[in-house]
Amino acid sequence: MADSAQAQKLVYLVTGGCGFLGEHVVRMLLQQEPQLRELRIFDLHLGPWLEELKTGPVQVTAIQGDVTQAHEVAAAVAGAHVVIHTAGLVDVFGKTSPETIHEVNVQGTRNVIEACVQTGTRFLVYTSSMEVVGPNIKGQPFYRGNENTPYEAVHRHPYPCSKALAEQLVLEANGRKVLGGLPLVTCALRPTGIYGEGHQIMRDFYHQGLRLGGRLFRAIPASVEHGRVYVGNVAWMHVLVARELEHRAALMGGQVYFCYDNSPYKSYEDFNMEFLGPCGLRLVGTRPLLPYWLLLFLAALNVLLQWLLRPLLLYAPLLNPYTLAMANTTFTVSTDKARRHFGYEPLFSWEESRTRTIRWVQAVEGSAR
Ligand SMILES: NC(=O)c1ccc[n+]([C@@H]2O[C@H](COP(=O)([O-])OP(=O)(O)OC[C@H]3O[C@@H](n4cnc5c(N)ncnc54)[C@H](O)[C@@H]3O)[C@@H](O)[C@H]2O)c1
Ligand SMILES: CC(C)[C@@H](O)CC[C@@H](C)[C@H]1CC[C@H]2[C@@H]3[C@H](O)C=C4C[C@@H](O)CC[C@]4(C)[C@H]3CC[C@]12C
Repeated sequence: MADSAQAQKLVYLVTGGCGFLGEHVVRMLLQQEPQLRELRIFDLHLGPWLEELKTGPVQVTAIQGDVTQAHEVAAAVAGAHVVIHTAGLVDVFGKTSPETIHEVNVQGTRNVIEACVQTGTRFLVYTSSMEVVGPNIKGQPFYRGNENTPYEAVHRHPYPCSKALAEQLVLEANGRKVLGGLPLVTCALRPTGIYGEGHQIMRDFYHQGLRLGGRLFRAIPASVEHGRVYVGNVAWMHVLVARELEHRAALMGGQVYFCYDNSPYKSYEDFNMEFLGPCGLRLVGTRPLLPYWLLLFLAALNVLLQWLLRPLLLYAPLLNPYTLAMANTTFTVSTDKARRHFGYEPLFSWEESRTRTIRWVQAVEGSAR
């Protein structure tokens, strides 16, 4: 067994390391990666919590930067053994323009790839998304699908389009020669809907329920199942892939892996109630309270209001035509590819994931009961 100095030799870079998923990846690396000598955290917005990480044995380097700026990315990548690229604009609510989403998610990813090639970094793990596959514009269900399930992955919305393009760039870059002449090894992970400590949308639903007197009103049939995955298990899969990519380059290079765990398949709203119920909220209705045509009308009205109000303020409600279509289309995965290729098993059980998420909602929202 190598002594500690030899063991701690690797430099990792996490882009988007201050985001919902990124923070969990950062903390998981510090807990689970013994070979880490330096951990670089690259983000447009650095969190104050980073300071507490600088007291440990691993050198933690916070880098405030923009993935759309190639020179900033190259400077952060230079000398890294592994890049975990999670930075992105996760916007399905119309908060940013399609151009900006493309600039960050596609050009930003292109900049990360080129930085690896130019500086000699050989291992790149990309955080893709289930949405690269679907739901598609036809609203076709994807039921317990895997990485090889035939499905017409056709999108119009800028976010899934950007994720699909970025994933394609990453996979096509596998095998490119980097500085020094060795091949780049890339891999893309496709999490389903991530939940857990720090999930802003869960927080939004909780606040919406508080405003409505402790109630949320069912809008989607309980039969429409959505795959969800605990953020700690997504972080764990990233750590595992980053560790195994070098030793299993021939098998894993250029591959995609769905990222999910033992979280139950439920409708998006029923699943959220696993956490919001213990925090005092109630989901009203055993079936949707409004007819679908009325939900469509309200969603379209939200788009019109967003456009009219844009000169004055950002109006970005949860309900819009895209989110309604997503929520109303079954999308669940079932695959053992990650286990077969690099031994992935969820680190957190469903019970642990649920308990941790409930505690977070209770603690953050002061709703402990
Ligand atoms: N949240 C989910 O359910 C989910 C599911 C599947 C995949 N993903 C993917 O996981 C990744 C992280 O998502 P998240 O939910 O943690 O989002 P998030 O918004 O919480 O985190 C994204 C991070 O990227 C940073 N960032 C944004 N633009 C940047 C730029 N130009 N330069 C540098 N940093 C920038 C943000 O500051 C933020 O810290 C994204 O690529 C997303 O597509 C998310
Ligand atoms: C207002 C109701 C109709 C309510 O039920 C809408 C829920 C809606 C906000 C969410 C339903 C499905 C979610 C998406 C899904 O979990 C997967 C995603 C992929 C990931 O890469 C980013 C987040 C998201 C797009 C996620 C966003 C919220 C939903 C659309």
